[in-house]
Amino acid sequence: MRTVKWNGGLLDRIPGWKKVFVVSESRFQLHVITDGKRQSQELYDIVEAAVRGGADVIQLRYKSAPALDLYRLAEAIRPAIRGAGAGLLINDRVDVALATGAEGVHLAAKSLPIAATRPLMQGDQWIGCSVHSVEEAVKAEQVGASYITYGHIFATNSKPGLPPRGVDALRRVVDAVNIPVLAIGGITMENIDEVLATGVAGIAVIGAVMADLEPERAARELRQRMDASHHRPKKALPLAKALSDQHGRSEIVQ
Ligand SMILES: Cc1ncc(COP(=O)(O)OP(=O)(O)O)c(N)n1
Ligand SMILES: Cc1ncsc1CCOP(=O)(O)O
Ligand SMILES: [Mg+2]
Repeated sequence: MRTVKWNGGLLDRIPGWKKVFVVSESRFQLHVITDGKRQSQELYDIVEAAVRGGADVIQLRYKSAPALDLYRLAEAIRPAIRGAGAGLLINDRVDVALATGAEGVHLAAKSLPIAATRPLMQGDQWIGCSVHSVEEAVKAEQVGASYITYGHIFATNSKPGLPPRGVDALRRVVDAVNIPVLAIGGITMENIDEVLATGVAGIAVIGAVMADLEPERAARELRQRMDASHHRPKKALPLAKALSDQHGRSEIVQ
């Protein structure tokens, strides 16, 4: 299904019509990962700006943070994310994802395996994981990943000295699986178009939004470029809003 730009008009009067657009499955996902450097107020401000600009998902990633710190940060940013109809993912910590009613978890290389995580999650909660080859991608699909991330596509400060994998390798991963594939690593306004042309479900970024002095504008530019692209995902991710509307996963359990 292709997303159609909504301009209002007569159809506005038909109840439920707009929802058809909200749950459109052809939108590219803008997935913003936190940079692990911010305390709660600063993080809240950036996250609020990012979702206002059009980020679909915020992934809370604080490597080696104690569960309580991660829980409190999630609790602090959740209202901004919910308010914008976006989704929250927790990096690595399945327990924190469950306790916060997040839309899911992104499993890192040293996290619990997907097969051990799946029975713990509600059926529609996302379990994402990073892959580094076609073989790993196929394996992740077989064991039940909701989506996978492949990278790093371009050179990035996050992976100094490591050669980027490039868009041709990304395309081979997209072609090999039937689950959504996000691209990550060094993605900016300068190179996003060639990434979208591969059939990815979207992009995951840290620096392009978190390191920008105007995160709302940065997210909006990426969002607009994705919406305007004539390419579409081979397999898209649903909007987080559709999941939380359905299951009321709106409140953090205290
Ligand atoms: C969406 C997304 N893609 C990739 C990653 C990878 O980051 P990391 O947490 O370091 O996981 P591993 O590289 O150790 O597998 C991510 N967090 N989010
Ligand atoms: C966590 C991670 N995994 C592969 S690349 C990367 C960093 C992405 O950051 P940026 O978008 O700033 O290149
Ligand atoms: Mg990593």
